[in-house]
Amino acid sequence: MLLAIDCGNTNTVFSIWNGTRFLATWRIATDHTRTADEYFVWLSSLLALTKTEAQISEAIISSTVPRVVFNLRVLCDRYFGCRPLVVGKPECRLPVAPRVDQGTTVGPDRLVNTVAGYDRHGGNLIVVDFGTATTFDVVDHDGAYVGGVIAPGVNLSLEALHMAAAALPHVDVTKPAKAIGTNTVACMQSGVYWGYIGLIEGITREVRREWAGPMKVIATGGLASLFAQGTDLFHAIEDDLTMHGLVLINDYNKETP
Ligand SMILES: Nc1ncnc2c1ncn2[C@@H]1O[C@H](COP(=O)(O)OP(=O)(O)OP(=O)(O)O)[C@@H](O)[C@H]1O
Ligand SMILES: CC(C)(CO)[C@@H](O)C(=O)NCCC(=O)O
Ligand SMILES: [K+]
Repeated sequence: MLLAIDCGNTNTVFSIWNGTRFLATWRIATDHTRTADEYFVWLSSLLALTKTEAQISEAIISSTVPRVVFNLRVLCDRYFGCRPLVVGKPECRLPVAPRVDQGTTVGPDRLVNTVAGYDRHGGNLIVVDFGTATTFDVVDHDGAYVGGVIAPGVNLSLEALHMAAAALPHVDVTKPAKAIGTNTVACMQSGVYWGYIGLIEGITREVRREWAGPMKVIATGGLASLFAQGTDLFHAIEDDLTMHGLVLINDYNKETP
């Protein structure tokens, strides 16, 4: 079985793939000080609590935080007896190489989303991922990542507003009942929600303007379904997109010598 690890700047997600389906998916806050032993205690207690029978024999990691990779490697080596594939490292091959400026490193999560999006929807695609940052990945007709957009994440924008303005509280992202807020919280929620809808629609409009031919737009990440309620832009919402891409990249590396 495969242990797939998607490490973002805020959260790290672990999924177990049995070759047919995901047996379990668990989330932990990303913390570079966490040791291999700590990960294992956490994982093994969840396995026991949910009575999940997992024989992990291989692993793949996508990490946007370079520092955490060392301890995740130790986890795989010490407890599962395997050497993980790490997306973005030379030994981890991708079906199609990205076409970007020389010397640029593309976030591994964006490479993984590109592979998964292309597999499910083909090329001429924009993948929107609502994580710590909101990213737009442009996938060419042949499945290559050819660039995109990085915008501040929704929660980050709200946090910045709260931190910078003494009278503004911390609020959760939600779709407000009305655009005109009649209290502080409602005003902030409207600003972030409708501001973000404008951002998503504006960015995709400009990307499409630059592209020859039509493009599909799909979305993933924790807030995708919430924002899908405010726009009809998205062709599909896929919560498991990054995990699906990790499985595909792992298979590709096994099958292609
Ligand atoms: N209504 C909501 N309000 C605020 N946050 C929400 C809401 N619904 C979901 N989320 C957030 O979505 C997150 C899950 O999204 P996702 O895993 O895509 O991104 P992330 O973990 O925040 O970022 P990264 O992958 O960059 O670490 C959860 O951590 C949660 O905070
Ligand atoms: C943009 C984030 C933080 C989104 O997770 C990540 O993909 C990243 O660190 N990227 C590196 C820069 C780039 O992708 O161009
Ligand atoms: K993510």
